[in-house]
Amino acid sequence: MTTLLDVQNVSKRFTMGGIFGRKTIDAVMDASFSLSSENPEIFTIIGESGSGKTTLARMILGLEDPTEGDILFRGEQVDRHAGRAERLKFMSHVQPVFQNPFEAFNPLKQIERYLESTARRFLDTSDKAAIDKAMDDSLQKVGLSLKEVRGRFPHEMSGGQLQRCAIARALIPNPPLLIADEPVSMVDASLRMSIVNLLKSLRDDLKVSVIYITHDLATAYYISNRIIIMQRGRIVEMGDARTVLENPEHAYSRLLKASVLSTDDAGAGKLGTDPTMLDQANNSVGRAGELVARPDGRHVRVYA
Ligand SMILES: Nc1ncnc2c1ncn2[C@@H]1O[C@H](COP(=O)(O)OP(=O)(O)OP(=O)(O)O)[C@@H](O)[C@H]1O
Repeated sequence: MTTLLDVQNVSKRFTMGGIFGRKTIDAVMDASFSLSSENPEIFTIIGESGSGKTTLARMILGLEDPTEGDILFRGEQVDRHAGRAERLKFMSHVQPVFQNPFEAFNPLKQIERYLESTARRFLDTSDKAAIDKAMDDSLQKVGLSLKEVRGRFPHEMSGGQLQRCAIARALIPNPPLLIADEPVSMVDASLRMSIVNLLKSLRDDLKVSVIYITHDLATAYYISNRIIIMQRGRIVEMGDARTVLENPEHAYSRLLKASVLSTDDAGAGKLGTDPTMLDQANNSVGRAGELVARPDGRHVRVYA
């Protein structure tokens, strides 16, 4: 089995302020996991706001340097400072999909212009027929076509359609890995599942692995193969998504699950948390503990 992505003991510390009043934030602490080339999967990173999900994603994309640890893509170090050609090669393998499709596209620019410039860059051609074909192929993969998109501006599409276009743009270089940071949170609830199903079909039909970053337990449960749960920069639980979400073991994972209102509880206006759960979860904040690997592949952080 060959490794597609290897995240090895990665940490990120941000330092802010001047000599007086310097402040540090440990956004990510000692994160390790790997994805294989042979088994495309949806690998989900879940956790509350500020738990370090985006920072981890930015490091994988080579947009941020780790303070410690290594990130290897197909055995090569992800290097933010690599030359243009190297960077382009890396970006043809690892593509981002961002949260807000309306921010990803300039409102004054036709959508096809984005697709066109991406195709021109990655295909390294100015042949119009080849560029049109690459754009149409990518749009077909997300259930659209160049004919439907041609001449349209971002505001002429729904959030769901625009997110499809953003995913089509990311697919132009045929990357084996997509990093999707909250790709459905800005999309209308009614269209969300179509994007989630699209990610699923990219994995199943096109063999693309997806790192799916979300707050949303329901979609995570529905599409993920494996999951990591992050609390304040630390992975507290990791493993098969269904196993972890059906039976979370770390106090924070249990709190996260209990905080999702069932329709019954929502009707009754109550959360399914017991009062000690929050205390137990808070108790782990700031404590390193140890992420213990089990024989069944599940990892749970434990404290002495
Ligand atoms: N460039 C930066 N400079 C300083 N601190 C930062 C920077 N980027 C992130 N942080 C801090 O690092 C921590 C983790 O942030 P991050 O955005 O990775 O979390 P997140 O889990 O993605 O949150 P959200 O779900 O709200 O996007 C936060 O405390 C954040 O304020």
